[in-house]
Amino acid sequence: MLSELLRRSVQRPQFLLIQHLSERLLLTGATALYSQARDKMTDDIAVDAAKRTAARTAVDQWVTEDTKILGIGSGSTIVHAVQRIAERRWKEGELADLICVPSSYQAHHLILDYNLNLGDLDRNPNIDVSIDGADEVDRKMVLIKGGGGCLLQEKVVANCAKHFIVVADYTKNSARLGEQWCRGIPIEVAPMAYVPIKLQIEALFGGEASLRMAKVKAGPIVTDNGNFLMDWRFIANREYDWAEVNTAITMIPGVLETGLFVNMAHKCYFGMADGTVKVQNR
Ligand SMILES: O=C[C@H](O)[C@H](O)[C@H](O)COP(=O)(O)O
Repeated sequence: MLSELLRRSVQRPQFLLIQHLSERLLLTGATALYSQARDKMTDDIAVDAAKRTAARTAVDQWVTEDTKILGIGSGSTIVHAVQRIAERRWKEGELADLICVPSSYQAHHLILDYNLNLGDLDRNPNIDVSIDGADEVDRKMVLIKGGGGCLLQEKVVANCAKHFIVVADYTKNSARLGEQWCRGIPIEVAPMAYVPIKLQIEALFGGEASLRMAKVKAGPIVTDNGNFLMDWRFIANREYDWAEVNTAITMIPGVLETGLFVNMAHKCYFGMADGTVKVQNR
């Protein structure tokens, strides 16, 4: 009886239409999801290729047999730079005496993994060239750094370098800060001071500063130096004097360093979507 009812209802045209539409809908949804995933993967591949081209070009132009001490930045772009240095060291027989000074735990291990000479600022405080990535670069070459949690040691190492060279992909190349990077300016702070620091930054410059929370650890991110990180989302479209902002925030007790790098970068190499490299000078 029941099966007879079912058989009849499935044969009704309305049922067949609904079934057909549902199948179409599912198919369209799945196709859209698939296209989104494919486009995202294509973008990721293009961005990574751009990082690689920028990093390799900068290494080949700035790391020569005269370079004795090299600062190594952090992030995903710098991996390509270290790979190129290792290729020249181990395949092409160059740069045997090059000493690499790391700017993070990640950089330290990259240098060791590629069997390069590991240095430190105690023995190598005068760096010839430092190469590092950036989260965003504006038209005056002010940088936002620290998106990956490293900024304090990076700034110290960059400051010890005669030439500080930035390598990045085309998504980091902006006219104004905040145009493409929407996660704010990272600020490394002493853990006990983050609430007063947040309130003071917001009172001074507006926007909102929040503690960066860890993804696979309960609680906040802890930096390589045992501190907390705040991300200050400044007011978009407001004209900030970044040198002034950087000085004012750095003066707040408990602030260890900001991810604003003002007047530090010497040249910036952007890998572009078309495979070329754009070089920006300060
Ligand atoms: O904290 C991370 C560093 O400042 C990186 O240099 C910056 O986030 C850029 O990283 P990536 O090369 O992965 O874009």
